Amino acid sequence: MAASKMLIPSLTHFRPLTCAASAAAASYPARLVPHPPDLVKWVKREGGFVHDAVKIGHDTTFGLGLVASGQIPKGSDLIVLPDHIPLKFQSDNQDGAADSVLLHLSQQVPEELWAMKLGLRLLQERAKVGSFWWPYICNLPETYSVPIFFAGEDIKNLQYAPLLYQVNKRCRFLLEFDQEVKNALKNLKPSEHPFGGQDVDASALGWAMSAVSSRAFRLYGKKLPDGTRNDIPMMLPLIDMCNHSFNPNAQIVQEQEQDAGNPKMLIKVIAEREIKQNDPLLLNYGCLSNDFFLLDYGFVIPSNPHDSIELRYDGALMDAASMAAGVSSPNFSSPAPWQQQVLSQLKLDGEASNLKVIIGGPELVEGRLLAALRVLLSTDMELVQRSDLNDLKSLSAEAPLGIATEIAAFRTIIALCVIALGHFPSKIMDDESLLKQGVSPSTELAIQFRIQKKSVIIDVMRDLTKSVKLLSGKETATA
Ligand SMILES: C[S@@+](CC[C@H](N)C(=O)[O-])C[C@H]1O[C@@H](n2cnc3c(N)ncnc32)[C@H](O)[C@@H]1O
Repeated sequence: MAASKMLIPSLTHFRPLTCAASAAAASYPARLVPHPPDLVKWVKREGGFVHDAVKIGHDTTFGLGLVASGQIPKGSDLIVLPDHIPLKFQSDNQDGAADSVLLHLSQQVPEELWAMKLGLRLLQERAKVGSFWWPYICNLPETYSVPIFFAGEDIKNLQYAPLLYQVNKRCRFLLEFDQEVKNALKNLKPSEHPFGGQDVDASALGWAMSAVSSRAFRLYGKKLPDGTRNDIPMMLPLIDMCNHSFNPNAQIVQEQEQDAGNPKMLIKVIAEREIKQNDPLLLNYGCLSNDFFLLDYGFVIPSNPHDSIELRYDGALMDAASMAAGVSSPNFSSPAPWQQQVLSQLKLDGEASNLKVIIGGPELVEGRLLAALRVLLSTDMELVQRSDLNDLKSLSAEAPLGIATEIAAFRTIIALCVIALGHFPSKIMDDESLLKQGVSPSTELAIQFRIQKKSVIIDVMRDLTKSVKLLSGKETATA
């Protein structure tokens, strides 16, 4: 939290490479220059193809987007980019001292923040007079609605500890990296300076990291000597004007260019189904939780089927939940050796353990948590030892350790949900009335995020309550 507070003041003054404080969910984020050149024309001039019916349009909620000005048949090529148009960290025409400074800096970026690595390259091209990519770069948004640019109060407004942790981690990284960059740029000759002699601060780094995380795609790179290809992030001019949907009408494909002499990759967007006039062209950015959508893209998807909440598997917490659910003397804190053995297999005990478990999302309850509850609430050692671990982890395997154990396990999860809901300082009703009163765009985004998290928990409770009712009916019938 403190780190993000420290980041905020650096966003308020203008510098050529900095990012102004975000207008968050504003409908039309301003571009780097007031009247940027036409990207469609630029892509065509540089040897790319753009379908005649593909236009850049304004969308009231998603900013700019691509839209069909006429009907487009299924399977049509919508955009084709030759290999030299995407912006990658390593390009063919790179050399010299400035690039070795950039490489040195990029090596200090942790793998999980890969967007910062490509962001350094983006900043280099942004600063370079006459950059090949300038017509693309000046079309990029000036601000981003990702939480690293939220005021401290709005970071708190997210109310969800795992996301607060990620936001603070990113802010801390940016502030520390700012210092590393400053040290690396000190006393460089102009020919060695990767940013044309310009200062780069945490806010410029944050702008670049957000531009990349919200727009880059991970696609196949060049063929390696062993014939395989690795995944590399790249920025795809014009293609990155497509907004996201889980029900997309377009998709990205990579194809080898026909020219046999020097085969290069073409990156295409094709129509996955027939597209009607005025339809937006939509890609699926990935089956991600709202944590990733907010952190990397700066938006939240209502009723996102891939959203979930994270809990820590902890014996005392499980005991508390079980007791709250009316289970008599649960022994999560002191499991029997045969139960402990299963916990180790599930990596919920022992040295190589991973105690992070997930509720919600397509699985509803993470298999490891479900299996642990079933086993710890069972008294039948032989039945547990005879059971297949995959069945124990599966929600569709019906009551593998008996109906009474299944009901106790589901009730415990419902109680865990109640405890998790209690960790949010506000109720959905309070959140909704705050939204009605009107708040700033970043407060709105933070409140929407926490409403969705609470809804995930409530949906899991609703589904499991239904299952408990069904199981109770069966239990009575067999009694
Ligand atoms: C790859 S860019 C798409 C083009 C972008 N709309 C623009 O104005 O440049 C991704 C950004 O578009 C917006 N966006 C895309 N899909 C969205 C969606 N389903 N809901 C809300 N915002 C979306 C978000 O701001 C996101 O960071």
